[in-house]
Amino acid sequence: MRTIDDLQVAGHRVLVRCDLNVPLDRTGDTPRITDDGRVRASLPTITALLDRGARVIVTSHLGRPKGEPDAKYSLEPVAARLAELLGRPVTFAGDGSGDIAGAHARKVVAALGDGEVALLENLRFHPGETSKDAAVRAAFADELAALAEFYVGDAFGAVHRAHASVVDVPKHLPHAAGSLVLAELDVLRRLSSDPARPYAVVLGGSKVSDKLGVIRALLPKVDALLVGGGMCFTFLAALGHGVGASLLEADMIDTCSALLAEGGDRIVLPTDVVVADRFAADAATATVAADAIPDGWLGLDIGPASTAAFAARLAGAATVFWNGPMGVFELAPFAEGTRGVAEAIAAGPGFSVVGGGDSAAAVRTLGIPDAGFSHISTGGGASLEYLEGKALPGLAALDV
Ligand SMILES: Nc1ncnc2c1ncn2[C@@H]1O[C@H](COP(=O)(O)OP(=O)(O)OP(=O)(O)O)[C@@H](O)[C@H]1O
Ligand SMILES: O=C(O)[C@H](O)COP(=O)(O)O
Repeated sequence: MRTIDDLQVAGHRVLVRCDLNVPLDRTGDTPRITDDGRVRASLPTITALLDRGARVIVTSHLGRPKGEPDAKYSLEPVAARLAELLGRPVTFAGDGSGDIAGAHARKVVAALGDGEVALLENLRFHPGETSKDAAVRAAFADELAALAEFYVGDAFGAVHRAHASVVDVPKHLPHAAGSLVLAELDVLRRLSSDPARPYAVVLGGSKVSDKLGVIRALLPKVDALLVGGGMCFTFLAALGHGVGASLLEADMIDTCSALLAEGGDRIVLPTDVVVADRFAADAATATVAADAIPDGWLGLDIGPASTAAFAARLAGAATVFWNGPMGVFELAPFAEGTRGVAEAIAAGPGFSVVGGGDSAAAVRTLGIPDAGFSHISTGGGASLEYLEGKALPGLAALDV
């Protein structure tokens, strides 16, 4: 494995694959980044390369455009934020086309001096980035590789994607793993191998089916698995409770029953739920027992008794991993479960890791200081797949 210390980058062009996939608020005249955590987390590698006199070409995806330009997903606002945080100009290489690494980008890159930086437009404007056809991906990777003399992989949040910029470009250039990737891996290794006990995992978010793999993999290793968020209702249904109009993945009920049988009292479900008559901030709300959700009502947060019970389990944990909000934290009446759990983790003495784009955004938008957590991961799916024990193509490509 090579790190950026092993590359002689002074005076050379270095393509750095970052994950600058940040949440944007598009309600105003110009898009606003609501959580710049991923941009901040990318700074150490970019700064280190610039300080060594490299000519840095940063590249990333944003959202899921469909292989063609879509102004809504332009990285231009991210270029502006990156420049502010770096304290130096960032040339944005987008020209409104899907020709991400074509003539315009080549011109921008050729004009870079030592210690200067450019950001390419959203990689997913080009069909080659995510193509399942290896030849199509390879052709795009050739174009990207032609822009630079070195490649640094630092997009931890995208290492579970076998995309051109993640797995194909490093085949063509001398490459190294960036410091964010290495820092994230250190933390995940610590969670995977012999975590200090008691080890508590908190899972929430919207879909059980997305997190089944990680539940299965973690169940034998944890002392408590606390389940909240939209996914808890499929577990409550597996216990035979009615869940009203709450999120339910009916085809997962049997699987949840099997997990409950296997996990026994290590799986902790909410005992009360905040319900609403519709999905809106000004809906009528009530707190009800988890086995008494009225027909037609939606469970949108765990209730105060559940939050207190989860907090009590977390207070005694020596290791905590949290992925997925406990409720619809974006709407104030349903943010308290997430806030309570986040505060309990932050106040606890143990080694605590937050993984997942929405969970990290929740921590910051609820104003809970980052300092309360040992690590806030930039990877959602990537962290979960690592903890599931899956091989991550972006790590293999960097020989880590
Ligand atoms: N009870 C609920 N009903 C419906 N949606 C819910 C509920 N609880 C939480 N959510 C929603 O789940 C979403 C987050 O789920 P997700 O599984 O994507 O989380 P994550 O893993 O932290 O994020 P990411 O996948 O971006 O890394 C939030 O937008 C939140 O509003
Ligand atoms: O947000 C993420 O988890 C990463 O940026 C990967 O994005 P993707 O799920 O759209 O590939």
